[in-house]
Amino acid sequence: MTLTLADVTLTYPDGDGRLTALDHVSLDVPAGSLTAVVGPSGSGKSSLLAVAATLVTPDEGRVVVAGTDTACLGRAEKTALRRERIGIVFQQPNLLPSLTAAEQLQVMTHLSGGAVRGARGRALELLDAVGLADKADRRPHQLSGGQRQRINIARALMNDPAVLLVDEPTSALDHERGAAVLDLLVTLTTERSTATVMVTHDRAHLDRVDRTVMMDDGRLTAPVAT
Ligand SMILES: Nc1ncnc2c1ncn2[C@@H]1O[C@H](COP(=O)(O)OP(=O)(O)OP(=O)(O)O)[C@@H](O)[C@H]1O
Repeated sequence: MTLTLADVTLTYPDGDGRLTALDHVSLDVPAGSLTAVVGPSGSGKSSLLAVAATLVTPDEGRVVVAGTDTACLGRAEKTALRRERIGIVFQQPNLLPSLTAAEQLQVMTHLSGGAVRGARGRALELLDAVGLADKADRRPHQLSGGQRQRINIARALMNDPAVLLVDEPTSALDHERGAAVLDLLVTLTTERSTATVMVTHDRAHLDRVDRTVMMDDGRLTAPVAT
């Protein structure tokens, strides 16, 4: 299993007490499969992604990323694991305004201390994979919202992650563009063998994913039919 959450509980301080955001959550995501997480606002979906991304440490339970039990890691080791093994697609692309599409991706190689020499070639290969080969030298303001989201996804794949975590990728897109982005995520998950978890409010295209699970008040319910 490439991503495993085993009996994970996460609480936040809440007045004099604690609020349970994740309540004994277990989830296994194999390589090459896409799991969608749906559920009402405040049910814990973002918390689940944050824990899987090792950005937040759970109170209890284990998070295992590509065979590494993250409980054993120090802060620097977690940062390295995140850079090398985990791709994160945030809801807002947050592209740097002055950089071209290709440079948005190349920056990831700089940040992870990788060999800068092959970075442009890899960036161009990924832009091609997300259908933007001809937009490599465009800056964000010269691209549509859907194209910016594709760059966001390509950027998360730059370091060839084992785990891909995607937060509300279609929320800012219309139906057609949302469907296209979801198709892209399904294809990339298979082609690049990532264990992909996607949080979404949008139930429109869930027939395309491998599995849909529901968060409800911090608990993960059985897979739901789509
Ligand atoms: N940093 C925090 N400190 C305290 N409570 C938090 C914090 N982050 C989230 N919570 C609470 O934890 C619960 C789960 O929040 P979370 O953001 O994971 O839900 P969500 O399902 O992603 O919601 P949405 O769909 O609205 O984004 C909520 O009750 C929220 O108020």
